[in-house]
Amino acid sequence: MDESGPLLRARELCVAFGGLQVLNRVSVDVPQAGVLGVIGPNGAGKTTLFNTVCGFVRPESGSILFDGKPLRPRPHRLTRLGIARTLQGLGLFPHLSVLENVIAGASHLVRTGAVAAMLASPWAERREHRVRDRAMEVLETLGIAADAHRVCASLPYGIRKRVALGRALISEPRLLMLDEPAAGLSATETTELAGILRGLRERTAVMLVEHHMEFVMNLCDELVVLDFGEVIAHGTPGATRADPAVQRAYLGETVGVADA
Ligand SMILES: Nc1ncnc2c1ncn2[C@@H]1O[C@H](COP(=O)(O)OP(=O)(O)OP(=O)(O)O)[C@@H](O)[C@H]1O
Repeated sequence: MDESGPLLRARELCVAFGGLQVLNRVSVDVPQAGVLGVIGPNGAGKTTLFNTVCGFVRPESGSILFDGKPLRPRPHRLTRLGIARTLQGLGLFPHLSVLENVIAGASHLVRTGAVAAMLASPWAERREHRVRDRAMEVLETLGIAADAHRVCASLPYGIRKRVALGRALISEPRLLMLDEPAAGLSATETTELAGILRGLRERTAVMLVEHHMEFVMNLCDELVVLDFGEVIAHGTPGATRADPAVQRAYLGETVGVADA
């Protein structure tokens, strides 16, 4: 474990779709702890950066180091590496309960071999109990333990969004990546989410892409601002908000007050 440098280091990432250069030599460091926000106007390349780190998009050039080692991300292998993510589409199993959905995020821990399953090995059973207990702890942290046995499809969007977060958290990731975590939430839910994420930041690094400026400004320790696929600013929320290049990118919008 390399704790001297950033947890994730992306260098000079270039991504093009057809003739369109969507990321142009983008470099980002995610510190070992704290919340890094990636912001920028529509079409700036935020989701593409997120998808490149998660392995959904392959860069033409550039490199990513995670914990000091080269990361060639494949989405289904991320959890094992210590990276968990939530996407804009929640991707929950609508007919399973909240608890079952969260446990699904720990499938790499509960995978039981066919023989062990047939013999109902005590070892496998103990492991499944541990995962279940851990899932309940996660639901407590998220304030939705009372909904553990409710079917996801019957729940309001704000709760389902927390379930998706719980499914990411159960793997106890070192890096939690969130794509628009506040989208679609009420003002109260957004404030509560910021509180939950603040509570995580001592032990988990968070990288989030978000449009909701007030949420980002209040929560993030650092911001990276993208515009037309390039990093135009990087620093504390206060410094980036005051940066003339950021003001120009958001021309016509008030950075730090209204939603972008
Ligand atoms: N799969 C794709 N094929 C072609 N073009 C794409 C693809 N994905 C994104 N783009 C284009 O890349 C550019 C950056 O898109 P991206 O979604 O990364 O921006 P964004 O900053 O996340 O925008 P938004 O805030 O609107 O979600 C946009 O011009 C978009 O139309």
